[in-house]
Amino acid sequence: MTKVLIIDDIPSFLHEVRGLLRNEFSVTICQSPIRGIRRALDDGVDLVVTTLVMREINGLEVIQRLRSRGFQGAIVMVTGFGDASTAQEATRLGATDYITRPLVAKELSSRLRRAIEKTEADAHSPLETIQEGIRTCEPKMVALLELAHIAADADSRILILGETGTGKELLAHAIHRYSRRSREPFVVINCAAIQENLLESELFGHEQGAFTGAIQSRIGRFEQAGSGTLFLDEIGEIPLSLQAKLLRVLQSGEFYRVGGNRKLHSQARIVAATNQDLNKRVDEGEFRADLFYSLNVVNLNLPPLRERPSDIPLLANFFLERFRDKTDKPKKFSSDAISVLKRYNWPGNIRELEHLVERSIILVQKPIIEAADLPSQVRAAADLKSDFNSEFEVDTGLPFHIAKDRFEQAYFRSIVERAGGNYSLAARMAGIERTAFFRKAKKVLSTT
Ligand SMILES: Nc1ncnc2c1ncn2[C@@H]1O[C@H](COP(=O)(O)OP(=O)(O)OP(=O)(O)O)[C@@H](O)[C@H]1O
Repeated sequence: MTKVLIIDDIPSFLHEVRGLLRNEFSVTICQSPIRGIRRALDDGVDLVVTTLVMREINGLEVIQRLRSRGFQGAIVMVTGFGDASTAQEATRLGATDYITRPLVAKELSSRLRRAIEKTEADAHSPLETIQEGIRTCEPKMVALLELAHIAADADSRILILGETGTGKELLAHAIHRYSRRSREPFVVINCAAIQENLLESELFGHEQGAFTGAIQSRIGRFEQAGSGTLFLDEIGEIPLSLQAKLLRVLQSGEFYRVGGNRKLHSQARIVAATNQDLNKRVDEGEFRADLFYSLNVVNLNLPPLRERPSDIPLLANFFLERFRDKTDKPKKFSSDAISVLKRYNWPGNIRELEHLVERSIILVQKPIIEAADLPSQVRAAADLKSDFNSEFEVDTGLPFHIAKDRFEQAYFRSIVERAGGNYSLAARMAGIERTAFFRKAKKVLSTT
């Protein structure tokens, strides 16, 4: 039965509507819009009916929050105070329909049924843009998403490149959703997270008794994916011994379960991702060139967050909105805080920003998150960047090797100072592995 959730803070209205609908739908009611939003997202609700005027937050905000958190069902707004501009605003924010009171049982249920049908039809019609769910306002990202959209539709193999946390998996999932295979499974395997000797069986499955511990036969990710999409994350980590087997599936679709002799066929589309320089791995003999070419039909290179400065406030506010419910407090970043965030260099990219926002929501007990509330290493690295930019002059009158030495000395001196002499913190701020940082700092600073 279709699940309908009604949100309003007036109990008599909730009971009235429930009475009108209960024969046709499975109806739940909620007096708090904030709790209602959570319930709609968690309980697989098909349709939300919300009123406009409520004390906690109004109906327009309910619609906006539901849509920004990915609610896919229908939303119908009911009001007695409606005018054309409210209806327009509700639709712009993602409402499926808008009904004014008084409510008549027959009309109400037929409008709700139509809203559900419309939502289902929209879900199955070709989607307009792959960008939905991937927030960006950077022109180079928009161009990349346009290319991803074309490639998704063309069913070609795709290799996604990008540093950790830049959104490779999110993009792979979007490609699947916007492809003709969207109704089939989307299966992920992280090649770096699985021990080398287990990876083959994870990918291709195994037969009973194939190795010690193989008590029963099991299908692998290729079989799980069927005609859907198989996302091979961290493909650069796949051992050479398995690369030939993977290449064979890519070329002929054929594979065997470990310990099996029945030839199986894969129809899955492959999307792979890595944060490594695969060209370099090929040159070093660590990655097969033929496998690389086979995966790299379309290449999507996600830029790091520090190269997408205008996405920083956009994403910070997006995550604020997403996490805000946890405490229900209105919060925003001050402009100074945003300017610190924009100067920081984000080695962990969008994932790091997401965690910073979540932490700020929990720890900052005020409506506005100020620069001083941000983690010290973020503030320190951001300060360093502004000081350093103004303090370091490029002198093209010097030979390159001398200019480079001077730059390194100034950089290491400045960053160690900024970290209060704490080399581990300085290494983190510089985005250099600790031991490598110690070694380099010792060498550079001993020559000053
Ligand atoms: N453009 C974006 N808009 C909104 N959220 C994003 C965006 N890009 C990434 N994220 C979020 O950032 C987090 C990290 O993204 P994701 O896991 O896709 O990165 P990744 O590149 O696959 O990371 P890794 O290399 O570590 O596997 C996720 O929570 C994701 O939803």
